[in-house]
Amino acid sequence: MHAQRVSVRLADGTDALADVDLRLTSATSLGLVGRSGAGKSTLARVLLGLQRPTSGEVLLDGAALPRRRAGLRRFRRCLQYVPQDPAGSLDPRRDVAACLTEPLRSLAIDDDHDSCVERALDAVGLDTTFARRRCSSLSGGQAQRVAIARAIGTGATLLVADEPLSSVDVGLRRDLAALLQHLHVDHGLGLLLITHDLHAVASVCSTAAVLHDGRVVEHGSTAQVLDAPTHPATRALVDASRPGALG
Ligand SMILES: Nc1ncnc2c1ncn2[C@@H]1O[C@H](COP(=O)(O)OP(=O)(O)OP(=O)(O)O)[C@@H](O)[C@H]1O
Repeated sequence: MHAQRVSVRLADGTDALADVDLRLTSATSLGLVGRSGAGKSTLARVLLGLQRPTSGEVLLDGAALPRRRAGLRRFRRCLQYVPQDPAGSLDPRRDVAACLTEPLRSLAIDDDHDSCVERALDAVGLDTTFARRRCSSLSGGQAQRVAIARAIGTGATLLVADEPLSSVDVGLRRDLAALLQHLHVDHGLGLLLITHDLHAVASVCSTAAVLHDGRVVEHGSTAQVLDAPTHPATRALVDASRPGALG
């Protein structure tokens, strides 16, 4: 997928995104960081086809994202989203299999749905007995895993995760970071991890990009970006993430 020179102009004339150019493949594990209001969620919405850029395009295998909802199906099969509160995105009244099957149905995926559910649960480290568990009976960590399984059950090759670790405690955050890394390394899932948390980027992502006032101001290997920042916005983020720093 290629976000090709994407800009989003706001009503007040400022740019939420300005000329952002990013390529994402199944080999990508990119941490996208930036202070609040930098444009991270706007970029996620544009990549997901939920918001049209003012200029520039999102391309999948060289073809522009279709404007019609139905045309977005093929694209959605490749690219899935994990929201900020993954567990909260599950319907507590339904069982896990029903939650995992819903996107398979809406995306008209022909594969055997039971097998897709089994594979997805296995990939996130849950055994098949979870399929019959009610979502309301899951622990926080299990629900987060199910929500990730729901996203990858479609056979997606790319995952956009917007602050997926911010609503959980430190122990769980470490587990989920390890899971995301495992999905990238062992299952070949491309990852765009949008976060304020530089520690999560350092532990999960091989590359990092810094968004500042809608522009990508730094982009390179995680070590290069976080250990030797060249842009003041990156330095400010790195300083703020040091132990003892406020915020
Ligand atoms: N629906 C909207 N209408 C108008 N302006 C918006 C809207 N959503 C976002 N913005 C503006 O776009 C800019 C980028 O916001 P965005 O939410 O993408 O930043 P962010 O980096 O995700 O911030 P945060 O980390 O706080 O979620 C900000 O100036 C914000 O005020």
